[in-house]
Amino acid sequence: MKYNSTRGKVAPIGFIDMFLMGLGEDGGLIVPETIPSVTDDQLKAWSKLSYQDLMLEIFSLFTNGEIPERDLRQLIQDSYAGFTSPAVLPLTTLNDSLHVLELFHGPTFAFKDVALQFMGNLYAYVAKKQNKVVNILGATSGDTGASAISSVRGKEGIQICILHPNGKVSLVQELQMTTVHDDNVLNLSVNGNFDDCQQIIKELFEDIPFKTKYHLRAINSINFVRILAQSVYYFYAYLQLPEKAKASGVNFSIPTGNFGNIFSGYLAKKMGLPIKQLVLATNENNILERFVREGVYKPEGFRSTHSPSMDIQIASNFERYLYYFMGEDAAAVTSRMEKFKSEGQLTFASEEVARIQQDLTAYSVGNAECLETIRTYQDRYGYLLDPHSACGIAAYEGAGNKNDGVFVSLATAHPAKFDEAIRLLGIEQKFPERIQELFDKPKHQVVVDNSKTEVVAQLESFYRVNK
Ligand SMILES: Cc1ncc(COP(=O)(O)O)c(C=O)c1O
Ligand SMILES: N[C@@H](CCOP(=O)(O)O)C(=O)O
Repeated sequence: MKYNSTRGKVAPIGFIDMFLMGLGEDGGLIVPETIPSVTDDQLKAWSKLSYQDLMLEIFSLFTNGEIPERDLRQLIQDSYAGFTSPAVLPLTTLNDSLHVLELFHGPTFAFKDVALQFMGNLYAYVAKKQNKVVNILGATSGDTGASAISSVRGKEGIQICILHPNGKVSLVQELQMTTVHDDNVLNLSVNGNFDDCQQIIKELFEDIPFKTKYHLRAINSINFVRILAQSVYYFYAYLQLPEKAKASGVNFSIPTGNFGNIFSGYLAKKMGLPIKQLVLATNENNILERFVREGVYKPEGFRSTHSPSMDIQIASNFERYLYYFMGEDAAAVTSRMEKFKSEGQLTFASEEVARIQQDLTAYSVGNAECLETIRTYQDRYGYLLDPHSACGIAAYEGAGNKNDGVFVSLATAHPAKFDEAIRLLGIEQKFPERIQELFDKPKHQVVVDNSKTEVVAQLESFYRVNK
């Protein structure tokens, strides 16, 4: 298995090189040259596997044997040892046709831990094997940053810098990042929004001399390993369902912002997992919903919502979808992405919109509807959703075709991370101890303007270079 870029100008590379490259050096996103197919027999054989063993099977299809099986197994075991549920990601049944996959039992209480605990360990493994420093650069709307920091704090040979939008993450998210005082962690709080943070890091990853000098490494979902690790939970959820449910058809409702969460499901489906509908749930930052509904991909004004982690306009993984949508034609993707850069929007013809709607069903959730959904599910099932997971449920309610079978809605964060929204409903929640203790810790962050130059100045004094 080799990896290529959506823009076609990266010489085929192996798994470890793909992991280290992060963003394609031609500005595209890395994709596998071919997507391996999983047969019905394989699926049957996997049905009794633990989450860790299932991940080992799926990763083995992509790693070319570049990581010896014993090492890969150990990396996976270590990555989920800190999850508080024995099932790692428990599947909770709310009624016969609705199941919730809880992805938030990791150390930072959000679904990002599922991939990032592993990626942190993999970076440490590679740094040691190659005896090279790893300088991680990431942008976050709150969850990726906290999770990535937790996965590499204090680790030998690794420095991590995370950009987050100043004042636009929840209090708990901010504390999770800024109360970490290890020397290898730098939090930059940018006077801007998440798109500004993502734009700065994208430009730095595209600056090849800078990227090379500082060995920049990515933890965001531009890194294909993030996507691959997230595709495992679609298989896992499917395999946990009762046979009767599977026979009636399985659908997923997916809160998404950067298109990473849903693209992972799209990849699982392309590998052969029998998923019927992929329901794309957004908040009021609904560029992706408008893309599916109208065939127009155009950022509009940024809005602060109750689900701040999905306050995203430009979805970094959109280009991966475009690549498959356009029949893996890298030249056509390049020309569309160049058009997007110059004109600030993309418009799709009506026959294309029809095809997009075969792949995806989309629904955007307003602030009031988000809160109403939390209230309804609390009253109806005694189940407290966080606002992002509530977007998934609202999309299931509003757009899921129930005739297609059962639904799995992804619960992407613990409600304690977003207490600002939960309190608006007059609901008092008890925080998990690991969150409660954050309130007593001193905070440290560096505030910078929305300026690449300011960020670069910080990085130059923080990162290490190989001798
Ligand atoms: C809690 C939560 N839910 C859902 C999402 C959406 O994930 P993605 O942007 O990878 O599609 C994010 C981050 O964007 C998040 O932090
Ligand atoms: N919601 C994310 C935004 C960054 O997305 P990523 O999936 O590319 O890391 C966050 O919490 O930071």
